[in-house]
Amino acid sequence: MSRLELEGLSHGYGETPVLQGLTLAAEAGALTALLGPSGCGKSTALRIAAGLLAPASGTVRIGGRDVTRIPPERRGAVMVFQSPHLFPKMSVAENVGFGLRMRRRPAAETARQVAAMLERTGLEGLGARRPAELSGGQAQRAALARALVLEPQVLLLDEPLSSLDAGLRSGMRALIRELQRETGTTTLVVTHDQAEAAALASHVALMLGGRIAQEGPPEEIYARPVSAEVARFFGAETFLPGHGRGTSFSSPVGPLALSAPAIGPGTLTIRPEAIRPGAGQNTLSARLVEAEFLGTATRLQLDVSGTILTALWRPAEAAGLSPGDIVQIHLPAENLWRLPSA
Ligand SMILES: Nc1ncnc2c1ncn2[C@@H]1O[C@H](COP(=O)(O)OP(=O)(O)OP(=O)(O)O)[C@@H](O)[C@H]1O
Repeated sequence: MSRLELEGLSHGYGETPVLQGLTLAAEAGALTALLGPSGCGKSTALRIAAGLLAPASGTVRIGGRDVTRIPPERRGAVMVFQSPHLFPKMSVAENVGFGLRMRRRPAAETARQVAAMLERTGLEGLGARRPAELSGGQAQRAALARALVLEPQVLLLDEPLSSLDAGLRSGMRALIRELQRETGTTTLVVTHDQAEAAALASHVALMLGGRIAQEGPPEEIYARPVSAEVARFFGAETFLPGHGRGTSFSSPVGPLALSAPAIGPGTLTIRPEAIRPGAGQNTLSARLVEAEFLGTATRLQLDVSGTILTALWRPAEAAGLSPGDIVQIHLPAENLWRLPSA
């Protein structure tokens, strides 16, 4: 098991800087998610880790060894791309065994390893097929099998679920988690989807503006974002600027009780699902501007003294409400988070 470290990586295409001092570690034997908006440079970082791209500056280390200038095939990192990139003229089994050919092992041993990996990825019986005869989900599993059969020190997955439809995604997600746990391979998975990152990994690194804006367990980033940008990326829409006076905070919606003292100017944020219907701590009277039924939840825009708060309620909680209605809501103090850098 080897730790992957990216340290101070900078890279750009032409005049446009993409990575600007990116520092990130994927712990040995763990699954880490690198999360960020589309186009922020996640694939660029992964390609540098794999050795497919040389950084303008910075260092890549695997198991403590500086591999920045080591070619891809000798660094112990294997990358799985967004689309499977299988060789069309080879069978699935030949594709999966392709990387093992360099190792000059007895053919019988290679065949046994390939068969075991096909079975492990749910592709038993499909080894003789051509890639064109596989479904999208099966092809993606074959790409994963081809990488894992090499027993890499580090597995790099670039948006492994993005080419699959919603129904196949949860199965592939479970397979990635299971295989990672079983093999203990240090894994860095790239995604632009915060829910997917949270479902896959216990450690998430959020990349904004070419560097890591915050990292930690997803629950912690949700509840305690370090900036408004991080909070927004994780779905927060309500920001209340104001002034702290101990456990009371003066805000545009009136004085709010806090669970921890705050002194001086700042901004509070609250997650949409934390704004609750009815009376409780920090009860406010709001006018419903809009209710949008999303299937499993209803998203409400609520006007309190000219400030719009966004709430997410269970559809039953919002049933019968119409725009213009006056509703009572409350903001539990424990869910009001004061941004450290507003
Ligand atoms: N070979 C290239 N030449 C020029 N620009 C590039 C090249 N590869 C990527 N870019 C640009 O660099 C930026 C970062 O791209 P990258 O693919 O690393 O981002 P990403 O976060 O992985 O995006 P996505 O989630 O959409 O795949 C984008 O603006 C992209 O258009």
